Amino acid sequence: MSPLKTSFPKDKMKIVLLENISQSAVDSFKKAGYTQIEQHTGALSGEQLDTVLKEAKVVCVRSKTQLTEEVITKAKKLVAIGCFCIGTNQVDLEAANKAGVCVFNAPFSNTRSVAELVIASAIMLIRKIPDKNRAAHAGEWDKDSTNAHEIRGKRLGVVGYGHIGSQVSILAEAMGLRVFYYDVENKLPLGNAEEISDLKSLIEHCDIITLHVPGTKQTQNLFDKQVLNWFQKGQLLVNMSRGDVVDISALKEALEEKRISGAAVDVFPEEPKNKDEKFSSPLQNISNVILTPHIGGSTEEAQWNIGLDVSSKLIKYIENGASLGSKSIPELSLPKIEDTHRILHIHKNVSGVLSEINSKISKLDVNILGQYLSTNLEVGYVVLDISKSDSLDTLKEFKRIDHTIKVRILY
Ligand SMILES: NC(=O)C1=CN([C@@H]2O[C@H](COP(=O)(O)OP(=O)(O)OC[C@H]3O[C@@H](n4cnc5c(N)ncnc54)[C@H](O)[C@@H]3O)[C@@H](O)[C@H]2O)C=CC1
Ligand SMILES: O=C(O)C(=O)COP(=O)(O)O
Repeated sequence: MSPLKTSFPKDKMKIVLLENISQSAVDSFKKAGYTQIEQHTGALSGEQLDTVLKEAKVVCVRSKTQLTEEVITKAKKLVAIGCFCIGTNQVDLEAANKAGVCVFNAPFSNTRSVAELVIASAIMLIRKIPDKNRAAHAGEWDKDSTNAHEIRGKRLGVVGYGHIGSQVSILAEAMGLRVFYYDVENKLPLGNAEEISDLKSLIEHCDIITLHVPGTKQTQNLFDKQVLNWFQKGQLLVNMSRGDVVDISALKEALEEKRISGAAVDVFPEEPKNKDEKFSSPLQNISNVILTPHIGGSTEEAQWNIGLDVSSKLIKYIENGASLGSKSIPELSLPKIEDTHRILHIHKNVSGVLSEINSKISKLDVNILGQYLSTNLEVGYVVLDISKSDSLDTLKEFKRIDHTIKVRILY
């Protein structure tokens, strides 16, 4: 009889953490028995990234590391990617799906941190603090109240009323702002917020505009020259979403022309990969502009919670196969493995694969105790719980099935 095939041993599973991911994630992996943990403080790219990922089963990134189709294709052993942040635009999700690599993110752990910074930035801008702060550091005493206002009673326009936008809305109302929002989806207004159905009207209607859309093809340059030309009343702009959502040179022009009287920008089309790289932006040294180094979600609270959230999803996927929350392969919520073998089969979503899997199973001396299937356009994910049997020499068998992308066996 052939020996039992089991899942890959934990102590041989290389987990790579880039971009200074929280210790809480490292602790979780270690507690779960993973010992091959490699940590890097910054983002990597090119050959360095390829080399680090060669043997990796799991890679953990934040917003900076670009996991392109080329990188994913080269990382042949990769089973899962953890985005320890909200955005997943740095990962080619389609390529990950096709490669059978499960991608998780942390959809809400840093939302409060961003929302707080948005409110803080709005107050700083409306009081002209960037200039007054600069002047005070230079020994000047600028106590003038001209054009400095309270935010109470002002109109806040939220573009993208998702997890962050809606939290900003709640905090803003508590500060006495009136909130309006524009979203491409139909969203439940929280508190007294009111929906405005087109972007132009929202911009024309509000004093402060804050952006909370994801980085997608559709949102790229959403605030282009034409949209920035709609700002006419010395309004304020906050961008904590993604750098390429706003045309930076058009924003610079609008700020210099004082059509936009202040901006807080946390995200940039080009951002340094680590501390040692120099940061430069056309927005540097413009009056009433706050520039922050992509720190909307950078609080100890947020990072700690993200570390726990994403590491637990990755561990569950490795050890149980559950892909709930996946941004790439189909989602499956699975019961615990109790005295069974679990076969995880990711394949191209073409006809005939399932019947071949079932035909393989029928030739084994086992009972099927559970069968789960989820598909998307490109990929099918089938999970089979079967009774334990010494004759289980299935890994090779299942790998031979046409259109197979990845197979794992858990026990
Ligand atoms: N600066 C930072 O450190 C951080 C930045 N972010 C960025 O904020 C983004 C938003 O985060 P969440 O609110 O959690 O995402 P979410 O997915 O909960 O909400 C995004 C909202 O934008 C809407 N939307 C999409 N396209 C749109 C368009 N063209 N016009 C108007 N609305 C549109 C969606 O329907 C959704 O309601 C993230 O994708 C990420 O890029 C997130 C966390 C930290
Ligand atoms: O959560 C997000 O999408 C962010 O932009 C935060 O990115 P970071 O983890 O700070 O690189």
